[in-house]
Amino acid sequence: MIDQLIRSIQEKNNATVVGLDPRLNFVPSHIKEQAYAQYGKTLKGASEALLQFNKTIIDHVHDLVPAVKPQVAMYEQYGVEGLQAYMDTIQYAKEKGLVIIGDIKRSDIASTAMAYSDGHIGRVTVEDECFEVYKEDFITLNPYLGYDSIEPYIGNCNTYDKGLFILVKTSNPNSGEIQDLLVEGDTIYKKVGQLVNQWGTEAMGELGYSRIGAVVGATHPKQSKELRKVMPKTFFLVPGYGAQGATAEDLAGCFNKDGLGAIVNSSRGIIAAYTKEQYKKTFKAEEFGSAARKAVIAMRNDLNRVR
Ligand SMILES: O=C(O)c1cc(=O)[nH]c(=O)n1[C@@H]1O[C@H](COP(=O)(O)O)[C@@H](O)[C@H]1O
Repeated sequence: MIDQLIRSIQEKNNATVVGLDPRLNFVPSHIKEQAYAQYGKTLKGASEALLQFNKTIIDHVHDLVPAVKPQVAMYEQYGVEGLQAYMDTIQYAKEKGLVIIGDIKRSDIASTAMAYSDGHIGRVTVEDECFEVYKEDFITLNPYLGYDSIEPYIGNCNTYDKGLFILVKTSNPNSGEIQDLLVEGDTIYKKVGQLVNQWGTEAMGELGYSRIGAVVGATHPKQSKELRKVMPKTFFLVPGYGAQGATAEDLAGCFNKDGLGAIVNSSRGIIAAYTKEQYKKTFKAEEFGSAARKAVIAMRNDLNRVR
């Protein structure tokens, strides 16, 4: 899947990932009203509104971007109906040819990790029947528990050509509290980067990058430049552009000389573009899909200046 992601980035000349982090407060009222008329102001009604919102966004951006990143918390909070909307979003995006990065940020001991791995990127069996359940292409993981908590995913990555993005240096303001601590002369994020680089050698794709990628926040340009050197064959998932304040210049160091090596996520900056000052005058709430498309084109051009 890393190879498919790379080919799609090249074909579309775009390293943008649209983050599908829908929230009811920016789902336009015509979509919510329709969902509530069908299912009431219920968990099902909310989940239906998120799904319809996502479908419109996907319709407007699928020819421009290589991948989408649904963040499971936005769906999971509405219970089983929300998870169904998460799965239906994945199915719909896949039918449109998009690579799916399931932002699930899991982390647990090996025996439990195996269940997450089988459910999300592998297969589950019920007696002699075999099922592919969530169908993401990549998932995000937290490495805090060490290699034995990551190993259960690597087998499925290689068997089913899936991929991982493992948190290395996160974009949030307090990320340094733990990740920047010095241990034996190096920062923790650098040590984690070295480990991810090492784990990645077990799962190389054909185009020179590993199926095991890293999350590196765009809000830390100095650190991402350093990590690029530590992890030359690791693809970076880079959040923080747009709503969290990072600019294209901040993430220039995430790319390799081949213009590859990173995909950059923006969630609110794209899917809620119609609420932003710069787009408000041009697009009505009903035209939120067109506003998202315009925001994707602007982001693509912005990234292409620096990669
Ligand atoms: O793993 C992630 O995607 C992630 C890691 C990180 O360090 N920072 C971060 O913001 N994210 C995710 O990236 C998205 C950022 O959303 P926006 O700030 O709206 O673009 C959210 O889904 C976050 O959960």
